[in-house]
Amino acid sequence: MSVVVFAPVSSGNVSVGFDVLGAAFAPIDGTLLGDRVQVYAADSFSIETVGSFAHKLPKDPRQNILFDCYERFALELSNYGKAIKPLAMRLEKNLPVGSGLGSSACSVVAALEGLNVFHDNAFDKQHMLALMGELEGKISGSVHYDNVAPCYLGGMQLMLEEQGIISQAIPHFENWYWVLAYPGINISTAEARSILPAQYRRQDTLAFGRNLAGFVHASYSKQPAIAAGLLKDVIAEPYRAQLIPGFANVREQASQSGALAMGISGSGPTVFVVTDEIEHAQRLQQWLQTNFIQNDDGFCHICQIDARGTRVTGTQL
Ligand SMILES: Nc1ncnc2c1ncn2[C@@H]1O[C@H](COP(=O)(O)OP(=O)(O)O)[C@@H](O)[C@H]1O
Ligand SMILES: N[C@@H](CCOP(=O)(O)O)C(=O)O
Repeated sequence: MSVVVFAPVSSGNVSVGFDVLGAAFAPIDGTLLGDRVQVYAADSFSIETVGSFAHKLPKDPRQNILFDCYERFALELSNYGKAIKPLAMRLEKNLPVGSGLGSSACSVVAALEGLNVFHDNAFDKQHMLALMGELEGKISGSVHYDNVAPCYLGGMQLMLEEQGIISQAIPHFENWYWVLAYPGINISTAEARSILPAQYRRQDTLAFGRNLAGFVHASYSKQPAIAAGLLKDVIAEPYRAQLIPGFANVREQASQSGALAMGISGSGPTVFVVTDEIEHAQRLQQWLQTNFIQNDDGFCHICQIDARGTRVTGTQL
């Protein structure tokens, strides 16, 4: 038996919802941007890594987050009186590490969903999401679901963490294009979290509440201009923008060209620019490729929200 699971790229925060809002994305050209994990029957456990960013992962397979996923899933099965089957795992690492694109979350989600499918869906989605958050927290320093939830469930996800519900989807604007540009350098999520203040001024917390509530309201009431206007980050961007070379230039270009919004994807260095015109998205993509991307590792995709989330794509990588 063998199963391959694909998990899509995701953006935490979406400017307005630090740690509580996130979205999954799919490039409009059909590129499958995300990690794939194969779980297959084998006499002894092993982890193999392939893919364009496999060389950026720790050399020791036990340092790969897949190993923690395997151990944690085995423990969870045993907590419910079940045993893990003999298996091995193969990771196709397509997302750069430390990119702000939910790279570690993507591997966690693909691995745990692969293990769950391999065990005939032993656990339901909320149970799996809790495990995914725990594993992501292990790597980034604290539990936050804004990558694992959209990556797993798809769409624009709002974290609720209330009455056993971790996250639910909110409506998104189907005609928005999100131009995602990864410059090719890395920023550690744990470090980008450590530079944030422990406390915020009252005016910032009021702005945060108003922006997030207003964005969610405008998404439900189908007011795209108001929603876009409220996509502002008073929590992380003021501190993290300085870590991203060229961030101010992208902001200037986005504003001058009439983009709806612009911000940091996750903890950066990836940035996103939003527009509702495909020609504008294409011009932004060209500009970002020329002016923001720093090396051959970088890339820029015109994306829309991926409503499907993580899915089984076959049996062989
Ligand atoms: N499968 C994996 N995918 C991504 N990162 C991994 C994986 N396994 C281990 N790691 C390690 O986890 C850390 C992830 O860093 P982080 O800044 O959280 O990345 P990201 O923000 O892209 O998720 C890195 O130190 C990386 O070497
Ligand atoms: N809410 C988190 C999101 C981190 O996303 P990543 O893709 O950079 O891991 C944060 O902003 O710290």
